Amino acid sequence: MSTDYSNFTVKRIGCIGAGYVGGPTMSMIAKYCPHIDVYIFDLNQTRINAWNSDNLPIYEPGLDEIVQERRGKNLFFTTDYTEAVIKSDVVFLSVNTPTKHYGLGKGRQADLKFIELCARQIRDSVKTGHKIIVEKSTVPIKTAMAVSRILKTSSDSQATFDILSNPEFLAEGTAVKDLENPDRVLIGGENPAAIKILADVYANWVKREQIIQTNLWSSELSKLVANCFLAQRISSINAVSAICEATGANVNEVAHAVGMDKRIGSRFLQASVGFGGSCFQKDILNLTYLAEHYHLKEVADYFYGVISMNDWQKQRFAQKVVHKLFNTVSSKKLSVLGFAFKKDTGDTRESSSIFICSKLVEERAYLNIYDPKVSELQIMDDIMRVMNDAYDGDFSAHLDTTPESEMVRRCVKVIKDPYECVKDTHAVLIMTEWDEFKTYDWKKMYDSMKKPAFLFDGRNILDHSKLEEIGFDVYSIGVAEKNPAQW
Ligand SMILES: NC(=O)c1ccc[n+]([C@@H]2O[C@H](COP(=O)([O-])OP(=O)(O)OC[C@H]3O[C@@H](n4cnc5c(N)ncnc54)[C@H](O)[C@@H]3O)[C@@H](O)[C@H]2O)c1
Ligand SMILES: O=c1ccn([C@@H]2O[C@H](COP(=O)(O)OP(=O)(O)O[C@H]3O[C@H](CO)[C@@H](O)[C@H](O)[C@H]3O)[C@@H](O)[C@H]2O)c(=O)[nH]1
Repeated sequence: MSTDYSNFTVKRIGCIGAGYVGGPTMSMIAKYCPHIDVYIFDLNQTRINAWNSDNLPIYEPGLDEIVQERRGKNLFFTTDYTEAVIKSDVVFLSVNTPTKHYGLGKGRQADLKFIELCARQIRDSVKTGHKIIVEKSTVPIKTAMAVSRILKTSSDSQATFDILSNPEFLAEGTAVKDLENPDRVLIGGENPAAIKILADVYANWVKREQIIQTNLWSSELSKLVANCFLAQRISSINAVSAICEATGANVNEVAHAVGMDKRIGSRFLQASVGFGGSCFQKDILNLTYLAEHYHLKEVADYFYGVISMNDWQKQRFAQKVVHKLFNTVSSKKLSVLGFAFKKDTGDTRESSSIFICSKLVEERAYLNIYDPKVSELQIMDDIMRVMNDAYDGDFSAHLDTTPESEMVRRCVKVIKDPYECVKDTHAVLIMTEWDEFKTYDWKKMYDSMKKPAFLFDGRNILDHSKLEEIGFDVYSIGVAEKNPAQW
């Protein structure tokens, strides 16, 4: 029987998981709903401390101002479960759902242990009243069913729950903009009254016609499909970039011409060194695993091609660097500009830089790395993890002393000044599309480099003819080489 919501008012919203999604999403609700108290809970005390400090745990343009404005008024970051969850009317689950790195489904399936743990904790701690539980994390279809089953299995509880799916579509680096002005807010659920409660929260700043309602499974699936389609566009244009390099076409011109067709659209057609980030690969793997589970091998293979193309693009870039530097980078010094997976974030998860740097270290190159927002610790940790074939977050003490880690320490330097980073190197590799790279004095950089000075623009963001005038040997994605037969 559906719960009667006529006397249900949302006075407090809780969120489990104070990460890249939980933090910004809840801050936005606090901003536009001053009548609602918003509590964000995390097990990680260091992360909560950072949210309560002047140095937030994530870099996101515009977020500091919102947090500073609302924190302590109606926005609270806490490790107090009672305040954040037990006392809340609506509880968002915004925990990580990484790809499983063990057992059945290893490397493919989404690991739902954090979601399941949240459901069990809620069941065991909430004994009375009614709550709306909102799946904010990206999950496989039918996860809401698992959450619901767990919540219903308490023998000593009067509590009742409605489960909603409300996937998040924000992109890092533009989270504030995306949350303020979303293309759509998607709410999936079985009880229209519960959906209305959540829709009313968003309606404080999002137009009603942009708040769409579906059944639970469509909502869960739509999130995975959206990411597959976005990533597919990047892999498509990257595949085209290889044809351009082989034929003399220019990928920027092709993308422009193709994107002007309104049916295709111009966004997400920027050829690159490959997509990164914590979502695309994970969610495609998640969808292909689901497809296989439903015996839809052709569907799985179709979407898996998006990842294969992305892997090939990264590999192709690393190989080109080696090839153009006279087939060896051994003992050569290369400068890497950009380590984050995209601009305006300090996040490096699945960044193409990690893969390419590790390949170049394997080739015995020395790397100077500069990124405006990523710490030295993070960069070293990421490269060591990949070279040790260790999964995300698994950088335990024993890996610190492996030959691979020793090699990374010997070959990689993280440098805080871009001019120092480039000085005395044989080549510059542009790995992230940071705007500041366009403003550098490239003549000064060129003068400080070894000659011939190479520049590989993995994002096609610089003015290549100007760089060539200065004297650089420039290689970009999807543009044919001027003298392909020569070195
Ligand atoms: N990062 C993005 O841009 C983005 C965008 C849309 C959707 N998503 C999805 O949102 C979800 C969260 O992603 P994220 O990037 O914010 O992850 P994250 O790793 O930054 O944050 C997750 C947080 O959850 C906490 N946590 C895990 N289990 C917990 C528990 N039982 N109790 C309390 N805290 C717990 C972790 O300590 C961590 O701080 C994922 O499913 C992801 O796919 C991410
Ligand atoms: O034309 C493009 C656009 C993007 N990228 C790369 O693709 C990756 C992902 O970029 P983006 O999608 O902007 O950032 P994310 O934060 O990963 O956001 C994606 O993943 C989120 C998590 O699921 C979703 O919520 C967002 O809607 C979806 O865009 C980055 O490495 C970009 O550099 C390209 O190479 N070319």
